[in-house]
Amino acid sequence: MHPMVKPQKHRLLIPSSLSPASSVRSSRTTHSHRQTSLRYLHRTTPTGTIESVAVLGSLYTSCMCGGITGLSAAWYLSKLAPSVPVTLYEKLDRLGGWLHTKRVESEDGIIQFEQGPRTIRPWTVSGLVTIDMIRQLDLEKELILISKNSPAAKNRFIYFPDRLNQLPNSLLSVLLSPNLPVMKGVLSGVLAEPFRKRRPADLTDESVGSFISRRFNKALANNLVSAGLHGIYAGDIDQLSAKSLFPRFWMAEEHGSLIRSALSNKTMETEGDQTTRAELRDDNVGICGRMEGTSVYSFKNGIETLSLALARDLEKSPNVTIKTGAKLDNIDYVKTQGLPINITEGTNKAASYSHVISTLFAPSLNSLLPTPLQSPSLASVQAVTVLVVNLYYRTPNLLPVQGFGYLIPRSVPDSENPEKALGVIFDSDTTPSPGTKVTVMMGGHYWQGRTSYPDQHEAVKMAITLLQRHLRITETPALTNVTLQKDCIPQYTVGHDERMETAHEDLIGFNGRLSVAGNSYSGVGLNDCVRSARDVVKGLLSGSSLTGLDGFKDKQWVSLK
Ligand SMILES: Cc1cc2nc3c(=O)[nH]c(=O)nc-3n(C[C@H](O)[C@H](O)[C@H](O)COP(=O)(O)OP(=O)(O)OC[C@H]3O[C@@H](n4cnc5c(N)ncnc54)[C@H](O)[C@@H]3O)c2cc1C
Ligand SMILES: C=Cc1c2[nH]c(c1C)Cc1[nH]c(c(CCC(=O)O)c1C)Cc1[nH]c(c(C)c1CCC(=O)O)Cc1[nH]c(c(C)c1C=C)C2
Repeated sequence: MHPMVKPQKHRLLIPSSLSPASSVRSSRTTHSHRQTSLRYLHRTTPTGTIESVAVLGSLYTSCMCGGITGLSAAWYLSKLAPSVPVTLYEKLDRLGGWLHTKRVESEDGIIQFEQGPRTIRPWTVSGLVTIDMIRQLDLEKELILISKNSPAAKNRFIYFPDRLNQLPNSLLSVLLSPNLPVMKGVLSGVLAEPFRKRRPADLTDESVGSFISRRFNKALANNLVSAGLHGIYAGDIDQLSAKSLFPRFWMAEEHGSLIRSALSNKTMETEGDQTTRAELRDDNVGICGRMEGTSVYSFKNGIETLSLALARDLEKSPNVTIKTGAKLDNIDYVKTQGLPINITEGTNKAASYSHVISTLFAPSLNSLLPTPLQSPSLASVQAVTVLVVNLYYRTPNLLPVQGFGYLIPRSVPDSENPEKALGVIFDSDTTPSPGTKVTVMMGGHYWQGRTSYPDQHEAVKMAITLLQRHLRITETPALTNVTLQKDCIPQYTVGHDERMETAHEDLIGFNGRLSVAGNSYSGVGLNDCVRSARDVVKGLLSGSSLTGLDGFKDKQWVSLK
């Protein structure tokens, strides 16, 4: 029987949360951290009690990482199982991770630069989970809401082939914009889709590029969809999985046309989504009412408001210990001894835990596991590196247009994008600033396999040259900030769902004592991370989840009326 049927005494370890940027930035930071090793010793007590849980923040082989998931897992444990001792480990000296807001003194006062995430979507089911957390952390008054009617929400651009194309934001405007270069071929692709034949029954997954080209046409794939995936995964449509990224469309093809399914008023949700939506809807009537009409949101003092508030709340929890500067470097698993997990950190002092929730980057977790229990499926998750350049110009309204920013599809000629930029965010259109603030993101899949990257000086020069070419900005920026985000966005490549199902089976070898969560598995957005933390904790405490990847076993979709 699963040993987690009756959770009683727990001791929890939560190493996690985020750490600052690395290698290329306006000020280099190095961290000395002590080597530690994590021993996973399996214990099944007669009554199946949980004696402790270890939660690892995500381990990146190289420098740094986000870790909103680890902080969230600790926080949910401290709320749902307050009697359980929890230890949060963080390899670097800073809690907060990708949610890293950099504040720079300037003649115009403090200028805030986001080195990682900056906006959060409110209206998905996972978005409700984050909203519920924000309410419990009493952060409502810190919110900046970007209205659906604002230019930042309505105006999104794609640079193609040599100019900005403002994307239509209604079906009618699609019909009225046949001359927009990036829309060329879109209408014909959409009209043809309902008549495409279905995929062969034995096709279990395919790349987004192949799926979209097959259902619509290559123009739509290489221009619109390629740009869209640059803006979330920094990824390549010919590598990313259609089944993992567009599950509803993938499922819809089994019943016929994607367009017909998109136009039908039925939406499909997993059973988990349905349960979560129902649970959270009633508890958050007030904040949801306030956020009505919001497209995306952030915080007055930057996105790290959320991670810092979690850390503060955890500090107040009597059973939570936060350890920074403690890097864990291996997990020994001694199945026969049936003892709790042993953690050694720094001085090699062992500490015992009976459960581990890992929010590490999947390959990093895998490298921690004892060889016989390693999972090639965990090792298979790749990630891309993004070079983030923040620029601040003292002149306000320097941009030729207002909006969220623009994305650059892979179909743009090299002459227009030698910097291999993915997109540019118009930060001053989403969060207030005296002058003009933008963020240029470069690299991603274009730099797969690279071992050397532009240095700080080169990065600034690339960004300035790109903005000059694309937006005719000739002013010299007053402030710049460069961050090389190594292996920062996991790539759900073709076959991802099947590999995660296999990883689930591999992790069962730990008999429910090792669970996983974080952006390696079922969503790279901040909401997905918070949701995965909540789900894995509830699954652990209720005994309903063995590994955190249980959901990959035959997803239950429910068509809503
Ligand atoms: C440039 C960029 C822009 C983004 N923009 C957005 C956006 O606008 N909206 C959005 O929703 N999402 C955005 N994201 C995605 C989102 O920010 C991340 O997916 C998420 O923060 C990842 O968090 P995680 O907790 O899943 O895992 P991870 O970030 O991988 O957690 C890792 C933690 O574990 C710690 N750790 C590592 N090794 C060890 C060890 N040996 N021992 C102990 N601890 C260890 C690390 O230091 C770190 O703190 C963006 C991401 C990037 C990179
Ligand atoms: C140009 C590169 C990138 C930009 N943002 C990211 C990259 C790699 C990373 C990223 N941005 C968002 C997410 C979370 C998505 C989710 O599932 O919630 C991630 C991982 C948020 C996001 N990205 C875009 C929008 C409009 C949003 C916020 C609201 C939403 O999710 O709808 C598209 C987009 N990203 C970038 C630009 C310039 C852009 C559109 C113009 C930057």
